[in-house]
Amino acid sequence: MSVCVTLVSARRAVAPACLWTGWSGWRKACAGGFRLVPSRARSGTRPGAAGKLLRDGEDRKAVICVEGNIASGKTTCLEYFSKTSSIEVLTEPISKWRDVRGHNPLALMYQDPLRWGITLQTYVQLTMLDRHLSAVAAPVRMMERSIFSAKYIFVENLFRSGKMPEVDYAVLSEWFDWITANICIPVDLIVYLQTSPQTCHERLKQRCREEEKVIPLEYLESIHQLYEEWLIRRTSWPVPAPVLVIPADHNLQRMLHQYEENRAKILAASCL
Ligand SMILES: Nc1ncnc2c1ncn2[C@@H]1O[C@H](COP(=O)(O)OP(=O)(O)O)[C@@H](O)[C@H]1O
Ligand SMILES: Cc1cn([C@H]2C[C@H](O)[C@@H](COP(=O)(O)O)O2)c(=O)[nH]c1=O
Repeated sequence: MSVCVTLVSARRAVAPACLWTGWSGWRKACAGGFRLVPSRARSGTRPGAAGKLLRDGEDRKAVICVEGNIASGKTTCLEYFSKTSSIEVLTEPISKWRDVRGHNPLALMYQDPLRWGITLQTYVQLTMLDRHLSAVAAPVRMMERSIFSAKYIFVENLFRSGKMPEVDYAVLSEWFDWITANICIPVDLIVYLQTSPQTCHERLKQRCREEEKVIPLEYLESIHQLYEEWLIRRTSWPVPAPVLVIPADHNLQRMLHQYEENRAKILAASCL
């Protein structure tokens, strides 16, 4: 069976470097498994890492982010690869987004995005950063989405659709810019599960997550367009790693076959 897969070349984002001076909290963080990459570092470390905070040993591990629309099959893909002993899988921290000290910011956002979008997206940004910075236990880490898609896709969608006030967007953007300028967030490969919004709508209805019952097809179409602009047309935001595009409208059996066919390419991220 032949399947169509595209590997799009890298265009690494190099954020401005910053030197850390005299902030005791960060010094403690450096002592606890993080280090500051010297500002003149050129080789032997990750591109764009100079002057940033980096988790120790992180430059020897591969990080692969699985991206795609809501219900495109990301979790199913991660489940498949979790059976490989050299791969550690990190799913999205959605249980946290549904329950932070007894509150459900995901549900609130879907009920009233104008009021609660900033609340959810601030927490998504924090929990995604926490995921990126957690110690890697295996040679290869596959994680669901990234701090980049949370900002470039979901925050952007709320703002562009008039469902996030400009001041909320500005504050979230300031946070995001600070984080990416000062903390090294390594990504070696993006696996983009490319689906039609219609497929996702069908799968979403089948999955039947309570908070998502209000999602119309148009919402998935907007998310799809933003993903295509970012990862395929490359007209919106910097892409932090090479992109492997896997068409993902197929049935489960064919998807698993495609994952197997792409195993070598995916694991090759650890040699980049
Ligand atoms: N290739 C596929 N064909 C049909 N249904 C699928 C396929 N992949 C996943 N699903 C189902 O679609 C729903 C969404 O899949 P999931 O992996 O949770 O997506 P995501 O993590 O991207 O939101 C789930 O009910 C899952 O069982
Ligand atoms: C990253 C991110 C996610 N969400 C929402 C979108 C969906 O309802 C869930 C994630 O579900 P998936 O099946 O894993 O795609 O969370 C959001 O509103 N904002 C975000 O930044």
